[in-house]
Amino acid sequence: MNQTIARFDDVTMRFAQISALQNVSATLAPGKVVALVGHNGAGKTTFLKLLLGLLRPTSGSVAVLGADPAGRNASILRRRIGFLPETVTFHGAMTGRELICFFAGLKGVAAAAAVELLSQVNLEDAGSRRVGTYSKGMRQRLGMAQALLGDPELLLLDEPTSGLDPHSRHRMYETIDALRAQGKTVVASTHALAEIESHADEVILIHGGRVLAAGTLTELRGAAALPTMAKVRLRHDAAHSMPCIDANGIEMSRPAPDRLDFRIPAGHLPSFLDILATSRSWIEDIEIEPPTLDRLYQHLLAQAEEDQ
Ligand SMILES: Nc1ncnc2c1ncn2[C@@H]1O[C@H](COP(=O)(O)OP(=O)(O)OP(=O)(O)O)[C@@H](O)[C@H]1O
Repeated sequence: MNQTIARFDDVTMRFAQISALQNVSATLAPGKVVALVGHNGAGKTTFLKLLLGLLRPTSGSVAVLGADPAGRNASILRRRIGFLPETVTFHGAMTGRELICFFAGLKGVAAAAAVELLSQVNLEDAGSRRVGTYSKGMRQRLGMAQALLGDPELLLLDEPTSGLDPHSRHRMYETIDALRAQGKTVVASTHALAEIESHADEVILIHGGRVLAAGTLTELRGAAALPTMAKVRLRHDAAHSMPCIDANGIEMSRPAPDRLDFRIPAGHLPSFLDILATSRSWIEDIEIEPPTLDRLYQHLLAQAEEDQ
């Protein structure tokens, strides 16, 4: 089985004076959800456009499903790729059903299969309504149905949850999880780090057109060795009895009489929990926060700036 669905080999993409991507090498494994993260203008959309073959690299090469996405057989290859653009714009006078059937025709997909996709994104009841009357969430779901036409192996989603309400975002993540369960590869560019964290298998962090870090969250966390934070709320009657914990480099602060905050170095969480267990009669509640993707992101960016 092919262990790489797409690869970038030393890719640079220049627009006049601007280097949108510089010497980017990356591989995308099949069946994974990959989060593409980075500041505004970091190069995420350019990365997706290169995978789609909408751009040709200035230097280096891009291969998708073993072929050049901007090469001679690009139109055949593109049927195996689904794309949800950042801004979904449809002709407002057409109904959802008319639009999905129109896109199905372009992709060589039967109309019946296209209409079936409307049900998959919960738009079956709105299929006969004009798209001009759709909410942002409904338009995004129609965009997702369009991306899913032809059952593509690779889904490229450009900020799929941007501007959606919490319920619509939740549904988008359910769709992403379902795609992963079907063995699809999903690349989603996003700024919603806290949300994507529990849905992504891998992360590619792009900064100033360069890949700053890439790997699974476990690998990235391991390499960064960030501390775990813990907030302990003390029982009212025990607020002054809790002993100091200063073992193993664990740092403690007391932001309120009934609150203790701890900064636990990587690898010391088990011993911290052992220590807490001896004081548990004083404890009302504990909140443990492992290094989140957001903290990892801030850490890697700060490190990159220091290195400059
Ligand atoms: N067609 C283009 N012509 C000129 N410059 C471009 C073009 N496309 C992108 N750029 C520039 O390349 C850089 C990377 O842009 P890109 O859209 O890939 O970033 P992004 O990470 O997707 O940003 P955002 O999160 O804001 O969508 C930016 O400086 C952008 O202005």
